[in-house]
Amino acid sequence: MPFDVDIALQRGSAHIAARFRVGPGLTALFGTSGAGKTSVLNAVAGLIRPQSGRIAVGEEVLYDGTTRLHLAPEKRACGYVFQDSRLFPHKTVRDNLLFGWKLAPAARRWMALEEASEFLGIAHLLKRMPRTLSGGEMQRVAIGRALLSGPRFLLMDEPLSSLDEERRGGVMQVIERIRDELALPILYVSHDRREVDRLADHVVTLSPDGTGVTPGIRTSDAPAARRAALRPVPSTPHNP
Ligand SMILES: Nc1ncnc2c1ncn2[C@@H]1O[C@H](COP(=O)(O)OP(=O)(O)OP(=O)(O)O)[C@@H](O)[C@H]1O
Repeated sequence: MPFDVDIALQRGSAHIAARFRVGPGLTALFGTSGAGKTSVLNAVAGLIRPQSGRIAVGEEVLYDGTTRLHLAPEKRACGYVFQDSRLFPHKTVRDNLLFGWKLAPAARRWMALEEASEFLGIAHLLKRMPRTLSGGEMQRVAIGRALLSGPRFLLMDEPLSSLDEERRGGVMQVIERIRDELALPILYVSHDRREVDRLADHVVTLSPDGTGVTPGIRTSDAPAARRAALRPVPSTPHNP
């Protein structure tokens, strides 16, 4: 069970409750503005601490209110992709990518720089500075940085929202390949129904009144067929 979340959060005056257990693939956290999607993502990342409850990803418990377990963000092995790419402006694309790789303990690395660059179609950009990239290219680099940090799962907070229609299509294809070929569990925040319909295996709808959450709903049988064609996750650590 990749994501098993049952938490209560307080953010300012907002009370947020989230409860879902979902299987492999991409899980969309869906809901209106202010419903608490980003807060839940940040709680899974370990950036904010819930008031109570439990968060597990796969077999690993990341937070447990009853035992006061709250793993530090760097121990959670998650890759986080933000709405705006948040690349380091003074580093080249190559150095932005290697930043994630250098942070990862050697045993956790499962992708090399060359492999990630090929996979994301950014090999020709390695020497460029972020300010010279298009929005779609920046998001690919941000995704690459997250993949190179050796994540067990990915958190994505509206990664397409700053892109125009054409670039959204390209980055969506990349996300689909991560979902299907790398088989990384993804928790994906969006308030765009079309995006969710295309990408999500499971949809969790957060309600703004904090009354709770619908359990993970399987959107269709398509993911099962997709997964039948999966390639295994590369397991050998490489050098960049
Ligand atoms: N640091 C904070 N201090 C006070 N209130 C906060 C803080 N962060 C979030 N909130 C409040 O918590 C609620 C949930 O915010 P959150 O950003 O998680 O919602 P969201 O569903 O991701 O919204 P959006 O789609 O607009 O990004 C909102 O009412 C917000 O005002």
